[in-house]
Amino acid sequence: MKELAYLNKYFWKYRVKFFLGILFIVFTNLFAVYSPRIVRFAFDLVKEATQLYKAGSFPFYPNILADFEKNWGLTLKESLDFSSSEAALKTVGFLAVILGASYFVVYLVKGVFLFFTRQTIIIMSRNIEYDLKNEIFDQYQKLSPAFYKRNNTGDLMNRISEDVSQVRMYLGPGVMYTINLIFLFLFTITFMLQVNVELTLYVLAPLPIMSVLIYYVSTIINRKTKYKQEQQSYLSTLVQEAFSGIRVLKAYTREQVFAENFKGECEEYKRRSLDLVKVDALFFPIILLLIGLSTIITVYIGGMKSFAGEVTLGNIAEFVIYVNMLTWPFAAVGWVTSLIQRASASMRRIKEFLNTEPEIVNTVEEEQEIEGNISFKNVSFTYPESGINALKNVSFEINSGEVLAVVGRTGSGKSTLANLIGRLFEPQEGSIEIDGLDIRSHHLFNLRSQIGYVPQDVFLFSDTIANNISFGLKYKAEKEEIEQAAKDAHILENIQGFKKGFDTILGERGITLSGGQKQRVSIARAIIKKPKILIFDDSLSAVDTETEETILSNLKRIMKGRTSVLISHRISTVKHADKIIVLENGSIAEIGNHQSLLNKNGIYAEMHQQQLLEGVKEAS
Ligand SMILES: Nc1ncnc2c1ncn2[C@@H]1O[C@H](COP(=O)(O)OP(=O)(O)OP(=O)(O)O)[C@@H](O)[C@H]1O
Repeated sequence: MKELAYLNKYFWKYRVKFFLGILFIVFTNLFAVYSPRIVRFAFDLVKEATQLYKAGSFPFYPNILADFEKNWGLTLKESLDFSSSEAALKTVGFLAVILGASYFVVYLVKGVFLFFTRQTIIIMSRNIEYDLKNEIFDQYQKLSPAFYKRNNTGDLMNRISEDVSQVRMYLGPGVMYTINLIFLFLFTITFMLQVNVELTLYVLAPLPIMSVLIYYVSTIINRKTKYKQEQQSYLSTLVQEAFSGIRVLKAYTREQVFAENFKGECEEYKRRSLDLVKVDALFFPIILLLIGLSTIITVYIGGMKSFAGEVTLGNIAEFVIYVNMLTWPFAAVGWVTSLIQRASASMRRIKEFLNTEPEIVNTVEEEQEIEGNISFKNVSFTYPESGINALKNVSFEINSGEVLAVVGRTGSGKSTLANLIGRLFEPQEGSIEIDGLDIRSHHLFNLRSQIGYVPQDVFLFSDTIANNISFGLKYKAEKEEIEQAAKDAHILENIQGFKKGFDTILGERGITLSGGQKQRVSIARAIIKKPKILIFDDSLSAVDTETEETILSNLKRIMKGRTSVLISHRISTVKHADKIIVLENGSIAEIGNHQSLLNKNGIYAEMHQQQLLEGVKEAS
């Protein structure tokens, strides 16, 4: 329950709906509790009128009507005719219709209030669900990439969907049924006690037992449902992987193995489902058994008391209805208790993420334009999860308008260096300065908005090509602007070749671009921003050298007066750079320009030689 206190701020936010909901619950139950009294009245009236009718002593006037008149200060006697047997029959029939109509009206009004209860409490719970999802999503967006490394996507998705749904069950049905039970119980008990204390106690005795039993059954059902859902998630993952990797699966002729594996897992799912069905089947019989028990007690004890003249026959009918009215709310106690337990566990999981402090935060108010001068001073960086020391004591400077190139073997720390410039990670040692100011003293989002980043593993959204290219812009891009970016990224012709051009949808339900096309759309996305710093993380690896030449010469024009960081394995990409860094195991092994590095005859010269030889081999 402690965990759920977090949600009180939302109850306060929607207090008007919440308090109106409580008011509607009160009215619903006030009307509900009067309906058994009408039945009692009808029973007792018919019984007395029948006795008098059989005795044949006309005219008569039933005592129950005289009492009713006295209690409500009415005078009905003149309008009700019991002077002859025909007249008595007609009058009793008329009264029965009136009582039936009153019963109907009471239920109608109760129904209207029930409708309003749901319109307030359930809507409140849906609003809170919406707010909570947004709160979690906002928090997710604040968390750094390191957090996403620590937690898998399935878990993140579960907390925002499955766990929030569990919490919603507490906010909606949980709260509604609890408040409903409190008022219904208070009203019903008051009415029942007025009739007969002893009978009330006997009749109510089985209900708490039912609550406890339902609680146990619900807990078992929840546990088994979770168990079944886990298997269902596993099956979904299995199917999803098989379809995503269908080409590999077919190429290695593993269809049969996969099918057998799937069958085995389906068997397990069936077993768990049937296991759940068995317990599920107990739920309603338990309720029915206990209602039956209470009804039998009502009729038996009520019958005895009726003989003794302590209660009327009408009271027995009245009590049977009370018992039925109380059954579901009492069953709900057990159900709601287990529901609250689940919601509490879910809330704990949600809070775990909500309370995670983002490692990288913005502490600066003022947004400023940057020039693009970058300086690394003895920067070292270790990935906390793996303990891999990816950068060691790295120092360099690059001025606005220059091109910095980073080369090195795979795993030498090139991408890590690129990520540090965008402040996606924070170095443990040393400092990074942009325009002479520590990177942490820049407005984080403003800084990132001035960086164009083309990551190594391109990611395109399931959206149109135009929207993918203009993704990073804060305004709606003009068509010409998007076309120019595509042209500069050397992808315009390809896009124009598609039937729907820039409106072509990419991704799962759209077309699949080739690796090189994807890279170039991603480049267009970065250059349309006209960034002050442009980072290419091995972004030309999937294009041929001719296309690479064109893109690089376009970049020269676009990036005039701005800073470019080119990460590559290819010497052809980096040879015109103003400064080239050669990384080796996270340290700078060589630094200089193309010519000076060739003169050094070190790693760079070796790479150059090797690539020249490969080029000659390919050409021959
Ligand atoms: N998110 C991460 N968590 C833990 N270790 C990482 C992470 N990213 C990279 N590493 C490790 O850090 C080291 C440097 O990786 P990095 O990606 O910077 O190399 P790279 O030079 O860009 O390699 P490549 O040329 O293959 O892209 C590698 O040993 C890698 O395994």
